[in-house]
Amino acid sequence: MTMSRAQLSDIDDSAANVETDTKLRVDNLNFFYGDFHALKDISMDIPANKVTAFIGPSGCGKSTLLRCFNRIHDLYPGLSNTGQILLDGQDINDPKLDIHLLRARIGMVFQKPTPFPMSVYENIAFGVRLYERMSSSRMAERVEWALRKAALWDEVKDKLNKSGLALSGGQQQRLCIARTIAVKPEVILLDEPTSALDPISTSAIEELIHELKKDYTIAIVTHNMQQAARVSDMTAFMYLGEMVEFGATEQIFQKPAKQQTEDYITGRFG
Ligand SMILES: Nc1ncnc2c1ncn2[C@@H]1O[C@H](COP(=O)(O)OP(=O)(O)OP(=O)(O)O)[C@@H](O)[C@H]1O
Repeated sequence: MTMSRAQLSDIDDSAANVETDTKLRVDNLNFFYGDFHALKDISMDIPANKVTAFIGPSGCGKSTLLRCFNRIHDLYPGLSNTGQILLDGQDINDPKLDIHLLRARIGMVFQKPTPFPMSVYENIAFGVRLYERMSSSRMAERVEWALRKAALWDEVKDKLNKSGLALSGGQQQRLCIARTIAVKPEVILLDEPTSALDPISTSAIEELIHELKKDYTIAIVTHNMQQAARVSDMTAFMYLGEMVEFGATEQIFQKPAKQQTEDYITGRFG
């Protein structure tokens, strides 16, 4: 059977789309804490403007992988890796790459809300000033923009000069998300962002994740299966440092290809 030119060009286009849609490519990544082999030959393509969830039992390497994405491990001695992580095709471990710019492009929010001990306003302006110079009126606009994006503005607009530490846990976590968004990253890494929060704050953050993926690529580590199923487009199941299965969330939850994935999702282990 021969294909028409239109059919051929469709194939070319879809192949091109797959390529351009990859925001982060992980290529045979191995990671070592001293001589402990924590990540084993991980390869995956994380698509742009989608939410990718990382699930798996405690200690399987989810946080280690997330931290590789913005080179947090650089801060500690004795750690090493082989393989590559490409951001838009560029090796993030390239010595020519400015680590501060990398961290502006790939922001991270941790499990425990970590506002700086300063005002709500300064929590956001502080990070922006590290990367950009702007007038105070433009900064005020940026702060408002980030707080609105993080669905926090209405709750804090009258307390901008109050300490960030005086907010509730859920508000603090949204402040940390606002702080991350304010520097306009391309990728947001969320390491169990709702594990310390009540159900109402959790659902506010889940809605926010849904909203944010229009503009950002999001990777989230979660222990909560329902959360992974609710918020993510893609799911990666890890076990003992290996990527057991990675695919569309619906497929992973409804028709996992590997027995280990099924056992974990149905609660038979982990
Ligand atoms: N700083 C470290 N030094 C040595 N080993 C470490 C260090 N941090 C993590 N590990 C080990 O690496 C492995 C992966 O840890 P990691 O925190 O990435 O797992 P995880 O899947 O995120 O776990 P959890 O769900 O409990 O947060 C574990 O065996 C852990 O003990």
